[in-house]
Amino acid sequence: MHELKTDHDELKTGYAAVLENLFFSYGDREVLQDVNLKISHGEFATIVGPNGGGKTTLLKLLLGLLKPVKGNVKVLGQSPSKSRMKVGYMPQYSHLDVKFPVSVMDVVLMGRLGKNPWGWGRYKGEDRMAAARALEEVNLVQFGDTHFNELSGGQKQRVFIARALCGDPQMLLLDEPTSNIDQESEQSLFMLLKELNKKMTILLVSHDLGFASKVVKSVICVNRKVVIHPTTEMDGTVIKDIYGGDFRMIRHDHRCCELGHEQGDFHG
Ligand SMILES: Nc1ncnc2c1ncn2[C@@H]1O[C@H](COP(=O)(O)OP(=O)(O)OP(=O)(O)O)[C@@H](O)[C@H]1O
Repeated sequence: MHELKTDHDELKTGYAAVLENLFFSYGDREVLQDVNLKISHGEFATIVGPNGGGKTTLLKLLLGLLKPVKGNVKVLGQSPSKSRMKVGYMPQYSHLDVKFPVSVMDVVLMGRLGKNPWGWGRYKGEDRMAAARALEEVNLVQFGDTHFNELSGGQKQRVFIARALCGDPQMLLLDEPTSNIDQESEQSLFMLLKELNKKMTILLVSHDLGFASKVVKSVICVNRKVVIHPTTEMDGTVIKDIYGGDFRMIRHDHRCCELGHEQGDFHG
């Protein structure tokens, strides 16, 4: 008997994302070169690399906001433009004009804009329920009516994560979610992400490899070329020894350049 292949089967068998022989340039400037990368479902990877190495560009290709010059990208078994609604995205430097009077709930509901055709402010009950669920996930449910600007930096980051979660994504892409927050907020953010990773694939750009390595499964090094390393290749102590717990892009630049991507890069 022929069995229907469901989304669930796809989740069990396929990859969350596959990039093949991918090249990307802004005009004449080549930013990503011959990228071959397979991201498993349930992966929790941090994307590291020097400034301008192509990390944000890689996320935008996965989101379908940019198109490769050459090569292929598949996300959740589809082209990125088709899978876009199943991917939650927290852009770099997420911010809002503090003079604009929005509540926490308003910010989270923005994550539903792509899901409903009614437009800004015209949300349905199901949108509000999804937003309430997302706020619950990030432990901010009691702040729904609070003015967004009254929150701390760490709470604001959580609200942006809730906005990314509001569309019930299967994959979460976060661009430097730990920028501008203190160490304690960062720790609780990583604990939250660890929980979320039980049900979705997570890729995050982070400059803090020392801390991230305690919770992430893999490290994706992006410096024009892209290479994925399991974190088991570089345990926390080794990283701490090398980077003193304070990971700096300049060190990574030396270690993970085009000539230095072999196994054991991080072992010095
Ligand atoms: N819209 C654009 N037009 C032209 N060049 C761009 C554009 N966006 C990025 N670039 C260039 O592409 C390169 C890669 O940028 P990208 O933002 O992907 O790097 P990144 O690794 O995320 O850097 P950072 O760590 O500084 O955020 C950089 O040299 C950047 O100047």
